[in-house]
Order: sequence, then structure tokens, then C-alpha cells
Amino acid sequence: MVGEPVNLNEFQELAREALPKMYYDFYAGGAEDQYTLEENMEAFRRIMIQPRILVDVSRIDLSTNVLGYNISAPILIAPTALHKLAHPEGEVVTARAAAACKTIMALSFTSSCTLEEVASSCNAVRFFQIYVYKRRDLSALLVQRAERNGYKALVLTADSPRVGRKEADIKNKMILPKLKNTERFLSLEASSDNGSDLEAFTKETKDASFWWKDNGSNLAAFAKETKDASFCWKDIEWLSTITNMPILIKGLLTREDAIKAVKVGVAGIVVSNHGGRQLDYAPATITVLEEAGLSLYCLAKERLSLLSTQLVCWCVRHGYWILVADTLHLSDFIYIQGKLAGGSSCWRENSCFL
Ligand SMILES: Cc1cc2nc3c(=O)[nH]c(=O)nc-3n(C[C@H](O)[C@H](O)[C@H](O)COP(=O)(O)O)c2cc1C
Repeated sequence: MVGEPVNLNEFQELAREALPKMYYDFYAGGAEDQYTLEENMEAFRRIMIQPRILVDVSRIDLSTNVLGYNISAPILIAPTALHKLAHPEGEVVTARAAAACKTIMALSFTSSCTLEEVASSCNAVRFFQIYVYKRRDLSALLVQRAERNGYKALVLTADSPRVGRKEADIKNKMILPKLKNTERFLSLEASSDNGSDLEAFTKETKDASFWWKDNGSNLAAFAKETKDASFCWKDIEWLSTITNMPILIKGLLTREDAIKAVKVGVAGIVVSNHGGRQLDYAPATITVLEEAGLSLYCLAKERLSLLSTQLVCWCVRHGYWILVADTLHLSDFIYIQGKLAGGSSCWRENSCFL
């Protein structure tokens, strides 16, 4: 490539040239046929921008607020595993970048650096992402460490009871490097009273690592050995008893799950298909964002039984804000649809009243 990269595609090309194939494939690959991975990108390509002209853009402010933290734009750093496969300093430099851009970094459970190293590297606002171990006590220790080290929210990734079948990782016999957070965790634990349990856990993990090597990617095997695949909605209550951090649920894709998330009282949701790395043939995240997000809006207004999500999505797609009035009947919908189709002076700019 000639000159400095100027867009993400060029960065990706550089990464392909610079990284060992096993690591490049780990970062870039999706699950199974990679249909969802491709669809994630295609769906964005299908979204066209309808520009409005002669608007004063001499001062543009994209800043927003997430869970009370002001950030420069509605762009956060998602939790992504193993940054040291690509950079010797790993997540520590990612966190510095987050601080420089005035945004929030969600540190992956599967980070190359410990959560303490990242915490002490800069003053970025940090969230901590977790998967829950079969050994709940170990998960609780991790959560407490995150809280002690100033992480501001807990992101529970809920779409990965099993790791997606990433065929490139299997072919490459991708070996999971030692997880620093767990390593430290184990040694901390070892100094406490129930050391024997820990020895057993460490042995379990070591035994597992022995057969991983003969069975392709060790990532899936590690996850199968350690993660609690039985973790479900009722367990959110347990999670909220072990932390004061707000909890976000990451990895939901449907209106139904968004509503459940509100009902169990979490502080937020992250609509996500895990970058196509988990369940292949799940829909592109951007295509379900409206459905999942708006159902929350409707729920907040206690109008779920009456509001048609599709209609609401339609309104939003066409630039209308929705205000929910006290009464609503089917005839109102028909009326509203007619108005939306024909345009009418009864609409205030960008508003429709249901
Ligand atoms: C290399 C890589 C590693 C990732 N590791 C994690 C992880 O450890 N934990 C997690 O919750 N998500 C992980 N993700 C998923 C991202 O957080 C994010 O969901 C995804 O890149 C974007 O897809 P979405 O828009 O559907 O969320 C990873 C993604 C990539 C590309």
C-alpha cells in the first residue's frame, strides 16, 4: 500500500499483511458460513443518507451522554478480546485512545491486559464486560475487582453460552493465550482459604488445555469448560446482588428480549449479534435496532398493547418523533398512516402524535 491508510478498509489490508494468519483470522472471521458477518456490512451499505441542505453546520456537536457520562460522540469502544495479538501494549493503549477521544471503553473479559493494568493506564471511563463462569464465586471476584478499580458499568454478554463455530480458528488450531485476568484472579484466590478448590479449577483448565491442542481451536473448548451455559434471565437478580455497578445486557436482537431486559431492571441494552461471530444467520444488528430499541420506548410509555412496532419503526425511519397520547384506536393508526403517506399540515415538523 502506498502512503498512510485513509480508511478502515485500508487499515484492514495492512493488518492482513502484518499479522500472522491465525491472529488475523481470529480478528476478522465470523461464525460458520459468515453470512451474518457479511450481512452486517451489507445492511449498512443499504442505508442511504438523505441530506438536508442549507443548514448551519459551522458548529457541529455530536456529544451525548451514556449512563451519566458525557462523551464526544455516540461511538464507544466495544469489548473485543486479546488486543496483544495485534499490539504489544494491548488494551492499555486502546484505553488511552478512548481517553483521547473522550469516549468510553468496554474492556473485554478476554482481555490480554489485566483490568488493573488498564485502569491505571489512563482516566478513560471504562465499563467491564463479563461472561459468567460455572464457578459463580470466581465471577463474583472478577466483578468486585472491576468495581474496586473504578469500572463504571458491567456489560453482561449474553449471546455466547457457547462460542460460535469459527471455522478459520478451527483450521488454524487457534490457541487461546493465557487470560491475564483469570491468572491474577486465580493467584489472588489461591492466597485465600479455599485454595484447594482453586487448585482443582486450575487443574481442570490445564487438563482442558491439553486436549484443546488436539481438537482445533481451543477457544470453544475453553468456553465450554468454564462458562455457565445455564445462566438465564432469573440469574440477573444474582448479578445485581454482587455489584453496585449498573448492568447492561449485550447481545440481544429481538423486541421480546429487550422487554425482558427492562423487566429485570437492567440499566441498558446493547443490541448486537457479536459482529457475526456467534450465531450465524442471525439478522444484521442494524436491521433490528429499531425494533429492539423502540419496543423499550413503547414499554416506557406503557402502550405496548396498542402500539404497532412496525408503524413506529416506519415513523422513525421517515424522521418522525413519536409522542404517545392517552388514547389510541385502530382507526387512529389508519388515519396516521394516511397522513404519513400523503403529508399534511397537521404534522408539526418531525413529530407525529399517536
Ligand atoms: C476480534 C473481536 C473480538 C471480540 N471479542 C468480544 C468479547 O470479548 N466480548 C464481547 O462481548 N464481544 C466481543 N466482540 C464483539 C464486539 O463487542 C461487537 O459486538 C462486534 O464487534 C460488533 O458487532 P455488533 O454491532 O453486532 O455488536 C468481539 C468482536 C471482534 C471483532
